[in-house]
Amino acid sequence: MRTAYSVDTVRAAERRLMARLPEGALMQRAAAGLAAACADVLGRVYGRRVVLLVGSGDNGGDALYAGARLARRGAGVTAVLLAPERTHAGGLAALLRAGGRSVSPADAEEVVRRADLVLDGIVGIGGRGGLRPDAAALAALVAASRAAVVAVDLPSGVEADTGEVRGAAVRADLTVTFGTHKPGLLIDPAREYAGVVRLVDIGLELPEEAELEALQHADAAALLPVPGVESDKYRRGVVGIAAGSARYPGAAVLAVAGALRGGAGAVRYVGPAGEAVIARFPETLVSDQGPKQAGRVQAWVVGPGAGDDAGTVAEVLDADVPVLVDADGLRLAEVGAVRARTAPTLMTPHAGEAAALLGVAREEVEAGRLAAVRELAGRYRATVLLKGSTTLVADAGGGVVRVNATGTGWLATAGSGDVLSGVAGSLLAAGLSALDAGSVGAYLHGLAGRFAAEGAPVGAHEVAGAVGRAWRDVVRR
Ligand SMILES: NC(=O)C1=CN([C@@H]2O[C@H](COP(=O)(O)OP(=O)(O)OC[C@H]3O[C@@H](n4cnc5c(N)ncnc54)[C@H](OP(=O)(O)O)[C@@H]3O)[C@@H](O)[C@H]2O)[C@@H](O)CC1
Ligand SMILES: [K+]
Repeated sequence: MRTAYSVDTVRAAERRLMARLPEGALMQRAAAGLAAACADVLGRVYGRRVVLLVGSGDNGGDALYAGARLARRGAGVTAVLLAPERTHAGGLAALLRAGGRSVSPADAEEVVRRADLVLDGIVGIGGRGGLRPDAAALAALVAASRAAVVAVDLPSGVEADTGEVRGAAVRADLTVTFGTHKPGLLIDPAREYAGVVRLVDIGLELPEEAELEALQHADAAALLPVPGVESDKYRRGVVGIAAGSARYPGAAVLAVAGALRGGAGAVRYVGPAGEAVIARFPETLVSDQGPKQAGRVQAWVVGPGAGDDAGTVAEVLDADVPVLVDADGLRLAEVGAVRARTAPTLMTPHAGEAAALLGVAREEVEAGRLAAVRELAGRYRATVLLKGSTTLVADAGGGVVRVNATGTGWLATAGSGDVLSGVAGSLLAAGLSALDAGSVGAYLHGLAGRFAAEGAPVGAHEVAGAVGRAWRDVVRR
């Protein structure tokens, strides 16, 4: 599991560790890891031009000590000091001793233009709000330069705890972060500013539960349902799909396509698209009754392509089994009916749908994804999966939020969400919790998208077809 901890948690762990270590030891660990990462980026250190952008806090101190190490290996190192009188004194002295030099921001343009590598030590976890004008001016110089950009701990200007970017920020090729990932490094839009993220272990002891976690292959593999020798299709779980309409039969077909690959033993379909479903997937149990009469299921998926069929949504929400609500179902589901449920509910909006439910602009959800997913989960007392390039899954009661980054931009294609609802609904029927079903579903779906697309546009039915390959990839590694 990849985990991320908030600034408060990091600071507390830092205090505990510093009390046991000699003064400055932690910063030396950070600087050593940082300098090694910079050397890897440069390939050859000797004779290369390195520019340090140095703010007035310890983030600047890290940059200065790393710069000193690079200078000792023969790099020409220049520090641009944003606040000369408040610069980390020990770091600056070390740099000067190693043969580096310092300049004022007035000279930044010239040195940044000629740099092979720029180290962004303007601000780290001590940053508040968007970058101030003098720092923003440096970020603009960095954006215009051809140098490789390495961010110290975080790209300056991004919010460590939320991934929000409320103004100018540095865009890095590599971020070298210390002790733990910070939530912002895993959530868009900040994640995009971070580039590749490299974690340097500085010995922080962190609590068991993180603020954010991202499944890796082994975690997903451990959660995927595996049929035992005693399994039959009913024990593996039956997932009911109440989706599609005369106008949108395709949504039903795609949700069923996902559900068939999600691990349930059988897929039951109810709705007006039965003929289209059975023509494509003859293994589906098609019913022409409503959800209540359709026969037992262990979980329902409701909403994809549902149009205005509020009655079916209400009927499904009334069922005493886990329910996944997607697409039109999100609009049609009564808040009170969702809150009143005792079995788990998993809602799967994209940013536009989440915005409509919250009564805010789509841009606001995209800029503050973590706040939006938590707010919705609390409001509906449900588990919420907010789709996007970094999909987030949050339970209602707070606790750890899962983030998924297996997706690809090619998944932003019509019907892709219907496939995800089928996969995740199937996992719910197989007995996974809403948090696990949502996050494992997103993991498989994202991977399937990558496999199906292979760098080119892809249709949602091809994504569904690649879920098996994603599953095999997850369990085999
Ligand atoms: N924790 C750990 O375990 C370890 C931490 N380490 C390192 O310490 C870093 C944290 O250092 P930190 O606490 O000194 O804060 P930091 O990020 O340098 O920022 C504070 C400065 O930024 C300024 N500033 C604020 N907002 C701003 C804005 N919007 N735009 C512009 N400026 C802004 C603010 O100015 P002020 O408000 O004081 O005027 C203040 O001077 C951490 O990220 C990591 O690199 C490692 O060495 C080892 C282990
Ligand atoms: K930084």
